[in-house]
Amino acid sequence: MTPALEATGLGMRYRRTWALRDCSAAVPSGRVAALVGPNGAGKTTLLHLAVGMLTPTAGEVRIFGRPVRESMERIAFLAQSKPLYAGFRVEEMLRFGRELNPRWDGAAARRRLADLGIPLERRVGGLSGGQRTQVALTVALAKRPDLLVLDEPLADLDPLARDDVMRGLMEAVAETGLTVLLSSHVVSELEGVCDWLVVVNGGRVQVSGDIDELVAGHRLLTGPAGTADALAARLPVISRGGAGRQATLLVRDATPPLDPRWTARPVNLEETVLAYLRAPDQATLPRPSLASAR
Ligand SMILES: Nc1ncnc2c1ncn2[C@@H]1O[C@H](COP(=O)(O)OP(=O)(O)OP(=O)(O)O)[C@@H](O)[C@H]1O
Repeated sequence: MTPALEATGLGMRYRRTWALRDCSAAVPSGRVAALVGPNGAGKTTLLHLAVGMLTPTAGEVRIFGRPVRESMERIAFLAQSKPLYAGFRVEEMLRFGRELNPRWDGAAARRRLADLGIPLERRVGGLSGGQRTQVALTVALAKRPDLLVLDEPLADLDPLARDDVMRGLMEAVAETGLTVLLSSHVVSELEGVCDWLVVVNGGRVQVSGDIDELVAGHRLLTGPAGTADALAARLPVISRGGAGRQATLLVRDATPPLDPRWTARPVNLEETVLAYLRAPDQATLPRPSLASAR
C-alpha cells in the first residue's frame, strides 16, 4: 500500500546549517505515528516539509504517493503555536474554516465542540489551554484530512488536558481512519496511542518503524559491571547504564547465550526511545521504515 507519507533523501539547510540531512522515513496509511527527538533535532522542520510550508533543499516528501504541493487538500496541520485568533469567538473560527476549506465538515465540528462542552459563543482568548487545543484540533479535523500533522499538541497542557486531547484524537482516528503524525516530548504518553515511531536526532532519522516490533526487539540486560565489556562486545548494544557493581545494557535482538549472572527483561517504549536518543550514532538496522511501510 502507498505510504501516507514518504520522505526520501530529505534535506533542509538554513543558510549554512543543515537542520535535516539525508532523511528517509515513511508512515504507512492508517497509522498514528509519533515523531520524537531532542530539542533542535529537526522535528518541526520535518513537519513543515511534510505539510508544504518549507521546500526541501534536497530530496522529497510524497503524500499518498504524490508531491506535497498536489496534496494540500488532503493534509491538515496543527502548528505548535495553535493558530487561533484570541479575539474571535469559537463559531467565528468555524466560519473562517468553512470559507477556506472546500472539504469542510461544519456539522461534525459543532457536534465535537458540543460533546466537549465548549460554547460556540466563547472567545478563543477566554478558553483554557486544553480547550484551545481542542478547538484547534476540531478545526483541523473539520477539514476532513487524510493526513493530520500536529506539532507538539501536548505542550503546555496539564496531564488531564493531555489525556483529553489524546483521547479526542484517538476517537477521530477510530471514526475516520485518518493517518496521524505528531511530534512530542512526552514519550510516556505516546505508548498505547501511537503505533509507529520516527526518531530524529541531530538532523538524521535514527529510527522509523512499527512500535510493537521495535519494542519487542529490545531487552534490558542487568548484571555484574566487571563482565559488561565482554558481553557488550558480542551484542548490538544501544546504550549502557548502571551504577557501582551493577551494569545495564539495552540491546537489540537479544537472543544470546546469557551468562547466568545476567538477567534480561523486556523494555517499554520510553526506555527504548531514551536509549536511542543517548546514542545518536545508533540506528535500527535494518531500518524497518521503507520495508514495512509498504
Ligand atoms: N528558520 C530557521 N533559520 C535558521 N535555523 C533554523 C530555522 N528553523 C530551525 N532552525 C535550526 O534547525 C535545527 C532544527 O530545528 P527544529 O525547530 O526543526 O527542531 P525541533 O526538533 O523541532 O526542536 P524543538 O524540540 O526544540 O522544537 C535547529 O538547529 C534550529 O536552530
